[in-house]
Amino acid sequence: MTRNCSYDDDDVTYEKILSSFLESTTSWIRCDHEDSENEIVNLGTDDANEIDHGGFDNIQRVFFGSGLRFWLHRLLFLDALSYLSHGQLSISLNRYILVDVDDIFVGERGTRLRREDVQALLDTQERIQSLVPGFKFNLGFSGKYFHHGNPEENLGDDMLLRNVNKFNWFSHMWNHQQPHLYENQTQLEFDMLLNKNFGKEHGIPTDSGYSVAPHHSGVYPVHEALYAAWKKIWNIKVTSTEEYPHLRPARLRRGFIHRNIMVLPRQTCGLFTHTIMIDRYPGGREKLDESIQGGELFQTVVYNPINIFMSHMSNYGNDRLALYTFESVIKFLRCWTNLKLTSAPPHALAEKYFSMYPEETDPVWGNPCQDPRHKKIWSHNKTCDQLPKFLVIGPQKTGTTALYTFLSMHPNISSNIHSPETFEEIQFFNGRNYYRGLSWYMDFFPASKNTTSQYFEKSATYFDGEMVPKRAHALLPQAKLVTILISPAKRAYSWYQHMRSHQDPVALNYTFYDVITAIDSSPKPLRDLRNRCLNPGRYSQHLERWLLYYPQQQLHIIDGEQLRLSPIEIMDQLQKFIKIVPLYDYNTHLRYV
Ligand SMILES: Nc1ncnc2c1ncn2[C@@H]1O[C@H](COP(=O)(O)OS(=O)(=O)O)[C@@H](OP(=O)(O)O)[C@H]1O
Repeated sequence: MTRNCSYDDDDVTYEKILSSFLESTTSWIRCDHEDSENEIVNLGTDDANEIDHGGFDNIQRVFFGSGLRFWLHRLLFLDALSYLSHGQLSISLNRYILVDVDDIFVGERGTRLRREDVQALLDTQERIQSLVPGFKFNLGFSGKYFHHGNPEENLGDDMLLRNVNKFNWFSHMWNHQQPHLYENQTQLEFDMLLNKNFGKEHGIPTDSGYSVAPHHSGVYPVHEALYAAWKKIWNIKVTSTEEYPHLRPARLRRGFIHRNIMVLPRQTCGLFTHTIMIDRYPGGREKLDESIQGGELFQTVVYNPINIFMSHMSNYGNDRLALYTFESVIKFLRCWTNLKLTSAPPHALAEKYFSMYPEETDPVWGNPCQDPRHKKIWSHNKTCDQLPKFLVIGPQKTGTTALYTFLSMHPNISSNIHSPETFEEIQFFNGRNYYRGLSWYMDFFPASKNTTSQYFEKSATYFDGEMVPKRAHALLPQAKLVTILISPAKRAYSWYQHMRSHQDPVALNYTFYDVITAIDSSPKPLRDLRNRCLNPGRYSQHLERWLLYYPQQQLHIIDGEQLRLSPIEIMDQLQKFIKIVPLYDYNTHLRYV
């Protein structure tokens, strides 16, 4: 295929990729390239990519003869989707880029910025600004390490401060300490304050509302003390991490909001603290250029509307690989795509991100013990034994309290400690408690020395909670689930009686028949009661949702009538299901009366 946009062909049914979709303003591939007039770009074999106008069957097709491994083919594929769907399947061409330079003063002597490096930083920034409106390097500072270089490097520090207004700034930790190592919030606040005072004394703006934690520590898995101290000392509104939900695969990184702090996904540019010289870059310059020219870094920008890049100060000194990398990839993007590159401060990017992906607002708490990286940056006071091994999920009015009592009799089974609000039930995975975070949940399960003991949690509203299976599975994928079922009609009636005994005015004023036959035009309170009577009883619907996440071997269904009539037998079966040892002899403790 030629890249010359005036490509023409005599064949009316099949032709090489149509000029029209490359000429369109929404096209990904840029055709007005300076030297494109006579340029021929080979996109694979000669007839690798063709369009069929649908002359025979009225269905237009684009053929990709040699797959999508070549980067230009991928762009072409996006263009093809857009072209064939008449714009319905097209993604915006706007791309935001923010480059964080973490640890602007932190680095071993001999690897830090000298004045020439700072000048290069300023010069490159200026050139990038002409390609990416609004672009400024975003410098993260840990004040304790200011002037900790050799004399030349200390002059570099001074030059950064002389140019303080040319950059954006954000706070790192004062001493570059990982926040999850602070158990004491007061100490964390104290150290944050030191950094803030340093910033003020040196004319560094302290109002960006953005911060980044060293090594992602405390951001995810969440360290509550960090969020609280960030809010209090810095009024932080935005942060970013590579760790949510996991570092890899990078394309699945997402954002979430916790305690009103917006956590944005962060992209990796391929440069790390130790890759400061090109000969230490894995694979050398060839590999770096591969990443820039259509490879991983290029595609990161292509596929992410908002890009916050992670880079370190040492990448800007030495061989200045970061300057080379960012300027080159931006130029390459500008040369080969119609992407519109801009930059904006973190808060604006965060607002934009969550308006684009509102479904990411709610976090999904994963299990830190299932990711070795997360375990490393998790409070040392926490252990995964502080989580339940099985859940009694309800539904309500099926005998869950009786089952809870029987289980609690077992010497090696413990429930959570009671909640002041919801008593024996924590009700974490449904409702607002979930937003209180994992630490809040784990505090209900104090660390125990008895390793053979099993924690369980009973919350009868879990059964029919829309979000519960997904959330429970994210945190407790190995957990066993116990549900009790009785006739849905009996359950509905039991709930109605329950509400009457709690003096619910609707239940008192209407008969059970009135409630369950309420129609959509009935008063809302009546419909609400009807829903609470009937909806949890739609057993198959709720069980199907649980089984989307958990294998059926992890689910144990108890017949509620049997629990009433033969509790000993039921408890023996349950003990075997949860594999608890020793087996407790309920025969000597329970009797059906
Ligand atoms: N041992 C035993 N086995 C089976 N069922 C029993 C048992 N003990 C009590 N019950 C009946 O369970 C009903 C209360 O269920 P829950 O404890 O799940 O109710 S709640 O959701 O916690 O309010 C409640 O039903 P109703 O009598 O219809 O209200 C209890 O009678």
